[in-house]
Order: sequence, then C-alpha cells, then structure tokens
Amino acid sequence: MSYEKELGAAKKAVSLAARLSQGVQKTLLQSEVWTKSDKTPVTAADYGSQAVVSLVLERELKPATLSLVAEEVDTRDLRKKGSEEFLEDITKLVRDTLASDESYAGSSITTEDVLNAIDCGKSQGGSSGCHWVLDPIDGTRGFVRGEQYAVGLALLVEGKVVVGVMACPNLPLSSAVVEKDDKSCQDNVGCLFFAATGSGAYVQPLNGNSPPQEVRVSSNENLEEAKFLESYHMPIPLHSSIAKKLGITALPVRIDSQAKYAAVSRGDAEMYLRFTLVGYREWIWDHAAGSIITTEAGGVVCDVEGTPLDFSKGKRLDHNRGIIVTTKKLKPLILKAVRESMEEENLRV
Ligand SMILES: Nc1ncnc2c1ncn2[C@@H]1O[C@H](COP(=O)(O)O)[C@@H](OP(=O)(O)O)[C@H]1O
Ligand SMILES: [Mg+2]
Ligand SMILES: [Mg+2]
Ligand SMILES: [Mg+2]
Repeated sequence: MSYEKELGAAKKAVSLAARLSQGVQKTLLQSEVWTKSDKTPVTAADYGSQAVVSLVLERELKPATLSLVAEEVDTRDLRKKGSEEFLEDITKLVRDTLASDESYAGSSITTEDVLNAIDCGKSQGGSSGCHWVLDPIDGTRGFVRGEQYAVGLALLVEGKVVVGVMACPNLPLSSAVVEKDDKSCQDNVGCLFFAATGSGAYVQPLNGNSPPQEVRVSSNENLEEAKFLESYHMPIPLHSSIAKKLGITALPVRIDSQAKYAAVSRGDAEMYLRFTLVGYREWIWDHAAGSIITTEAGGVVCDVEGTPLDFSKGKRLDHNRGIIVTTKKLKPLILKAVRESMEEENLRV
C-alpha cells in the first residue's frame, strides 16, 4: 500500500512545527524553560509544535479520526492560574505559524483550540489500527542549548512503522559530523528526512525548494575509520568499551535527539549506540521516525539481542533493551562486541 497522502500531510505538519521551533529557539530565555514532573525540560516550542502537528494532521486527513500518541500529554500546568501568559504566547506561536501557510491563512485559533489539539495526543498506540507517533521537540536539552534537536513524526499501522518524517533544523546539509569551526557547514543547515515503507529514505532542505535526494547508509567496513554517535547528555562507559573492542579509533560524536538516526541513514556515521540506565524503557516517539528512516536507507535498528524494535506494545519499547543503529554489514561484528563487553562488565540484558 502506498502512503502518499499520509506522507504529504506528515511533511507539511513537521515542516510547520519546525518553523515554529526555529523562531522560539532564537529568542529563548532560560526563565522560559519549564520543568515537568519527571524533572525533564519543556518549552513553548514543545507544546506549540505538538499543537501544530495535531491541527495540521486533523485538517489534512479529514474525515479520518486522528489517533495521536505524543509526548506532551499533560496540559494541567498550562491550564493552571498563573499560566495564562505562557498559554497566550503558545497560542500566538501556533496562530502565526499556521497563518504563514497559504492554505491555513485566515483560520482563527483560540487558546482552547490549542489545549484541545495538545490533548489530542493522549492515544496509547498498540498493535491494532493506525496511530501517529509524535515527538514535538526531541532533544529539548539540545534545543535549549541552541544546538541539535528534531521534530519526529511517524505512522504506525498494525504495530509497524510505515511512514517517518523528521525535521532537523540545525543539522548541516553536508554531514552531522563536522568540525565545530567549519563555518561553511554550520551556515548551511536545516534538513527534512522522510521515508515510507518499501520506498526508500530521502532528505531535502527544510527551508527551500530543492528536490529530495535518496539517502543510503555508509558502505565503509573499515572500523578503524568508522564514526560513532551517542547521546549528548548520557555518555555511557559501555559505549566506549564496545567501540574499543571494535577497533574504532575516533572519539564518539555526541548529538542530541534522533538526528543521530538521520546521520546514520545519510552515511555520516556507521554506528549509533544507546544503552541507558537499568530499568529505563524507551518511549516509542524517541525512535519511531528515526528507525524507519535508517532502515529504508539500508540500515539496521535492533536491540542487544539483534531483535528489531517492537512498536506495538504501547507508548514504551517494553520488549527491547539497548539500541544499536548501524549498517547490515557491521551488525554481526557490533553484536559480538556488545555481548563481550556486557559480559566483561557483568551487565545483564
Ligand atoms: N535519563 C534518561 N535516560 C534515557 N533517556 C532519557 C533520559 N532522560 C530523557 N530521556 C529521553 O531521551 C530523549 C533525548 O534523547 P537524546 O539523548 O538522544 O537527545 C528525550 O527526549 P525529549 O528531549 O524529547 O524529551 C527523553 O525522552
Ligand atoms: Mg521531553
Ligand atoms: Mg524525545
Ligand atoms: Mg520531546
């Protein structure tokens, strides 16, 4: 089945959400970063992006009923006394962003519309039916620092990811792995990655009209020259042991958000490792869009046992521990190094 209509709607929604987030990032003050009950940060861009995606999908895919599994499910803080100004700011962002698109110009958006659009993201996902999966701002920590972040949107059908779209507004068009002082790469940024099952993965400039180009993972098999990625805020000692065992000589490149998946899909790096603290279960929205973009580019996304990620179990990847994103050729070597390193460090799967 072709998902042309869904892909078109998702690209439009994500591009507009990215436009909203770019404006916020430029002027964001530390005092405008809120902390959620789980102690993680959230900003007007996280809520605004979620509202924009929810409203755009709803309008573009009418009369279908939208089922959205999204990160920002709690609007209680926004509805509290004292939050009126923040909510008004978010509403203005959403209104202005939609008005910047010809097809939505003139539509009136109230604070209640924005709250309802955010609340629409409360679906639980699962193994039956169609569910959209959204991370409105992935890598909020990077966003707040003025660095990398992504807007990730995917469509699940019967528990499988069939469409993925990811905007990376600060990612260089050339490569994610560039020297910090390489000005020409730093200036030419903003990528929109997308993929649909069986149709390949593509990238196009986020703010331009250039046609999409197909992306493929790296064909490099020489691990001495390989580059590997990990989270910015969670450097895990096990990652370094695995890389050392593989003979990788370069230091890990640390990037926020699922832009790491996009980087592997484009061949910027050969491997992305994500081991977390014992007991942590990954959210599906941190991986859904990224995983289809990498696999459609010829890559592999699996857990420590080599099993593909299972997106059919609700909001968490309950059945997967540790995530490995790489090329088909390197997968067996990496799995072996992972097993050996975990045994040496007495870590259980
Ligand atoms: N202690 C932790 N361990 C693992 N993942 C965490 C975490 N704290 C936050 N996260 C998740 O990691 C995501 C960011 O990934 P990365 O480190 O690759 O940038 C966050 O997404 P958000 O920024 O959307 O909340 C959040 O869901
Ligand atoms: Mg978050
Ligand atoms: Mg996230
Ligand atoms: Mg997020």
